[in-house]
Amino acid sequence: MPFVSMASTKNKVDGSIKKRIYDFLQKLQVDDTAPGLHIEPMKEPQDRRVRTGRVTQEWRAVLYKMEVPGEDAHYVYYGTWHHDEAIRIARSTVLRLNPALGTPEFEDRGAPQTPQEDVAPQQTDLPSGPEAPPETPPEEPTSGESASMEPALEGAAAAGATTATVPWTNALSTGWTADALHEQGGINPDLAARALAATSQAELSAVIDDAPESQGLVLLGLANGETLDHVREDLHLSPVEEGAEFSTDQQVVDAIRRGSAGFAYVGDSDEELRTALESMDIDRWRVFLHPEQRVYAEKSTNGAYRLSGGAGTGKTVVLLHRARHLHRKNPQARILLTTFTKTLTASLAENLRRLDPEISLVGLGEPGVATLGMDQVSAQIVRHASPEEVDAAVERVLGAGRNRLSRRVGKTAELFDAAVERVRPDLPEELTAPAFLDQEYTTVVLAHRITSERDYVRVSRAGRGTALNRAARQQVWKVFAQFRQTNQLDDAATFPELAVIAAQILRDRAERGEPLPVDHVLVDEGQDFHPGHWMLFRALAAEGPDDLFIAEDSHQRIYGQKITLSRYGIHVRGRSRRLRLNYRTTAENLAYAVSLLSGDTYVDMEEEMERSDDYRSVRSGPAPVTIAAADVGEEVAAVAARIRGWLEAGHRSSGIGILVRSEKALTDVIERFSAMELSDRQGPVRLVDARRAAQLRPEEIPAMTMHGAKGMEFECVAVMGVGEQDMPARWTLNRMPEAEHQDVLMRERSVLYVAASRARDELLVTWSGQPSSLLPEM
Ligand SMILES: Nc1ncnc2c1ncn2[C@@H]1O[C@H](COP(=O)(O)OP(=O)(O)OP(=O)(O)O)[C@@H](O)[C@H]1O
Repeated sequence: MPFVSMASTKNKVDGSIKKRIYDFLQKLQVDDTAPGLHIEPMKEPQDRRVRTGRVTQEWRAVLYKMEVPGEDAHYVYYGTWHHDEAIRIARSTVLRLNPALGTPEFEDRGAPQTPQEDVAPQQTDLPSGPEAPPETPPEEPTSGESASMEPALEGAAAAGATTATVPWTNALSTGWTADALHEQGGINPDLAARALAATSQAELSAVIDDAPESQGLVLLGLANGETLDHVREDLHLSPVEEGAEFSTDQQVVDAIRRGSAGFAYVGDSDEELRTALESMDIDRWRVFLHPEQRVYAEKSTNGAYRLSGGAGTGKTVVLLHRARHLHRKNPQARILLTTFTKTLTASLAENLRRLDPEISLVGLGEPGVATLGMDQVSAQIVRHASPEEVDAAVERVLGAGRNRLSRRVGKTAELFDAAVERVRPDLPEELTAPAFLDQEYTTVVLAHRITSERDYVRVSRAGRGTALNRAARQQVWKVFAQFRQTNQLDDAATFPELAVIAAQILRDRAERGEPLPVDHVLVDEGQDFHPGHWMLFRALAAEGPDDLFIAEDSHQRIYGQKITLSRYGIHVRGRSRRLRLNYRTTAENLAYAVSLLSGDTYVDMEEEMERSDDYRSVRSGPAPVTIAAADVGEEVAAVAARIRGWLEAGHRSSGIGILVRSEKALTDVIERFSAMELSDRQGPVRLVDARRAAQLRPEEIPAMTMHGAKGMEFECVAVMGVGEQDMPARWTLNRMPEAEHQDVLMRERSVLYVAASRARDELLVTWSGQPSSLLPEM
């Protein structure tokens, strides 16, 4: 049976033709000699391997037939066009390996010398006369992918609106010539010249858009000042030895199978064919991975692996593909795919189904992929353990006499306050702040499974900002003892306690040589998990190949404390990589979001400095807009005006996200917006709390806190209330010891970075009064 590969071309066709293309390719996969397909060679083409095939009477597919010794024929599908256009393209286009990059690409060499009528005589079933096929309909830009360069000020209130442009320099102009770009970098001469002349991100993006995918990615890296060797390594490119055998069918097919950018090997799978065709327009991530993404999705790792990367670099996409890869490799494998919040866990399950409806989504410990939040995982392990196992684990973690756990408590701040009230420790006020006590309890007491004052006064508190002498520790312990006693009376445990207990149950089982529930753990949003979770991750699967794969971004840590993986027995030295190409947002929004991080130094999970200066994006769009309003009323009016503009421009309500810092601000904003008139062509539109709407209605615009927006994305985002009164949020610093302030401020900065990096196309940042000190000076 013939194999098929797909090229991700910009050739767009409407839905009804797409269905016919699918039928055509499906038949081709079964038998390329079937008469209805009309697979025909061209007369005197630029590439002898080119074929056209009959999709409908008017539409022709252009394909390249590769003959690989010992295999059935292999067709590379280029695209489908109206008959005449297809013939023109087929005659003039060559599929070849780019010698400098080793990747396949299509090259238009212009019409051959022979007249056009000389096309193969079989192409005669075209209607003639007045019934001739219509012109190819102009491509309709989808609202979400608009790359308008217009300043985004239209519709915003005049008050204090500014475009927030970050300076851009074209690093190509220093050190590269058009000849060198062509000969060493594999860039077509005309593209090389245009790229060198680019004076703005938008101009460069236009060149990249016109380039074959691998060439575009090379240009992007070089324009960001990277060396060619580095770019090649990133993209897994190696030049081809040019010679007699250059660009053989075998070489081209091998390059596609290896995962060249812009190509997908479908083989003889009907399902993959369907997904690949669907993904041409939407959800390209399902098929067309960046070469690096593919490597990390399919890599066999000899132990725990850490994949970091800025917001929108496709970490979640890699995890989804990795889950599928591991599942296909061994359908009996028990895979856990987990992340920090319930909403994101649900979205992982949904996307996994989109990626591959055949994946078995199962419960914890069953063969297949379980998508569960870690609090669910802890609860299930404890619930299904024997009473003896629970007793032993609780005693080890919380101390003797604490063996019943019938309830969970979430409001730890209130419990710490009550414990302080009760024991009245002899401590300065800032050491009794619930946030400080909570961190101390989770990162020191639970992480070391401390059950007595004696152990607490001796334990190493490395990494904690605030020093505590022996007397202070004794006082703090009194609070912890009271906290535990209250929970004991209620038969309750907090979620962090439960995670450590679950980890202990599994450790005890491993020591007894009993099986563990999971073979492969895949973690998303790793930066936000607390020590109890890390203990549980380590305990869930036995150490070994592909045991633990962690996707994380230290810049997005908005909960909890910074952690060092090795403290929890997770060793990733030499097995740590970083993604840098942003797929979500435009280069302009990305530059703005990254500029929010510049006031701090971030350290990753291996205690190395985290970079933020080398992220890049292929897309370009309007510069972000900031609006300084006199008061909240004016701010809301300005945002409402902008929303109207977005709706008028064709954005769907659900493609707009309104983000604020606090729950209180959320309620306030929703109430204020209820008095504003917002409407699109369909009628009135209103703001709703995203959590209350399981499924957004067409007239609803989701609003949420910046924390709630974690992992999400919208075409247009308004980040509101970024004034000095509101960010950093005062309560986060309240009563906190001075030594913790820097970490608190870093988290606030990260909250803003998370918020700003949710925007795909347009970003608006607003405040009333003075701007937050966290905002960059533009
Ligand atoms: N290879 C790809 N081709 C096209 N789009 C992609 C690709 N990889 C990722 N994307 C898209 O980029 C966006 C961001 O991807 P994803 O959510 O995986 O990034 P992330 O690194 O997990 O982001 P965050 O850290 O902000 O949660 C999504 O819309 C995703 O579909």
